[in-house]
Amino acid sequence: MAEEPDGGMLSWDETVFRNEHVFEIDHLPETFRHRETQLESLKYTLRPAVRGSRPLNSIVRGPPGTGKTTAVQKLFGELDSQSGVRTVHVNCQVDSTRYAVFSRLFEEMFDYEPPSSGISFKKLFGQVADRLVEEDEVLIVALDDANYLFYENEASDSLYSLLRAHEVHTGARIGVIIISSDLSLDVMDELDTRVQSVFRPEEIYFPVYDVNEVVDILRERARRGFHDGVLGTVELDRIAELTAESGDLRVGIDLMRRAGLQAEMRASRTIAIEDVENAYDKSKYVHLSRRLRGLSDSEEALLAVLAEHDGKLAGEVYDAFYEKTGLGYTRYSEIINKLDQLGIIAAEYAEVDGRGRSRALTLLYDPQAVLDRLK
Ligand SMILES: Nc1ncnc2c1ncn2[C@@H]1O[C@H](COP(=O)(O)OP(=O)(O)OP(=O)(O)O)[C@@H](O)[C@H]1O
Repeated sequence: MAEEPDGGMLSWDETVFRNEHVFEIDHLPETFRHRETQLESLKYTLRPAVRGSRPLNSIVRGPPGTGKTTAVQKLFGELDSQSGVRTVHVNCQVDSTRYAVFSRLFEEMFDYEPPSSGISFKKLFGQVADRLVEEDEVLIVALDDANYLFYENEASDSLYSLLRAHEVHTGARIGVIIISSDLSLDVMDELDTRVQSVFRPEEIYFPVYDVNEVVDILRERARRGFHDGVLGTVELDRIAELTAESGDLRVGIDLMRRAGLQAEMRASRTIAIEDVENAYDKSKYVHLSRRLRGLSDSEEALLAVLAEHDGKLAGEVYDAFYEKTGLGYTRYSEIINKLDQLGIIAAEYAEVDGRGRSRALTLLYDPQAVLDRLK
């Protein structure tokens, strides 16, 4: 970079950011490259909807931060301009029961929430289905982070209701996209046989981006988000390298924003390697923050207890958990299983002297990092 009269220092009213919003976690990118095959496959499944028929169902699988949600949102954006098609994106981390899923559908279709006094599921379902028939619309439902429906044992019922709607309400046409980033979850295997026989999804896989693709995507984001010359090639390459460690593009996007803020803290106009390295201490936990986001109070309470008893046996941890919450062992075991499935802890059987086998509970993240991120 050319020598600047002020030594490259930022003045008070200057910033490295051209548009900081493009680094926000929910920003829908204008350019979406390296997912052409997946977009084509998804389009193929959804095409019948445009002709007024029921679309094919699909399962969109792949590790976190590989563009699954973005791909679906891009296509939903295009479909929303088509008459006779309605798309609804449900975040199952938030809406993790069949009732909650249908409440969300209701809200999207009627533009107001279902009565909070609570109506029966049958009634809620009936109103959603009737509305579809009345409006002559095909409904496409994306169940994002659908793994949460499985953790709560609500997946089969939810899908059953969605997929058999036309049997109860003639003319209701609904297609489902299941999005899951839990690769250990075998969706079909976990569903009841009554659902398996009607679901029959197309599988669309999103692999992690390789390091060249990460560079390409992040360069484009940097071009939109930073002023010219703020992020050099060496620094961009380092960000991409750190991103490729987990393969989650969110790490890279968060890292760029934090590195930009670090540079500003030094009143510098350019991001240095040290800014990237410092920022990574926080950005590497974006997964953790996301996983912790949807947890209930008792789930969080158990994590806080675990942070103090890392590596200890389940019985000992339970004693401390009970003291804190008064909850029973069954609920405790359910929470352990969920945290294990979420990849926040590992619960592994260990031999205990003279007492047979017991589960040892280990946090998969630094205990302090977990504590820092609890509400
Ligand atoms: N090809 C791409 N081009 C530009 N940005 C992308 C691309 N793929 C992903 N992103 C960005 O990366 C972030 C994560 O993407 P997205 O939420 O779509 O991933 P995901 O696979 O649904 O993740 P998860 O399974 O954790 O929900 C988003 O901010 C998105 O804008």
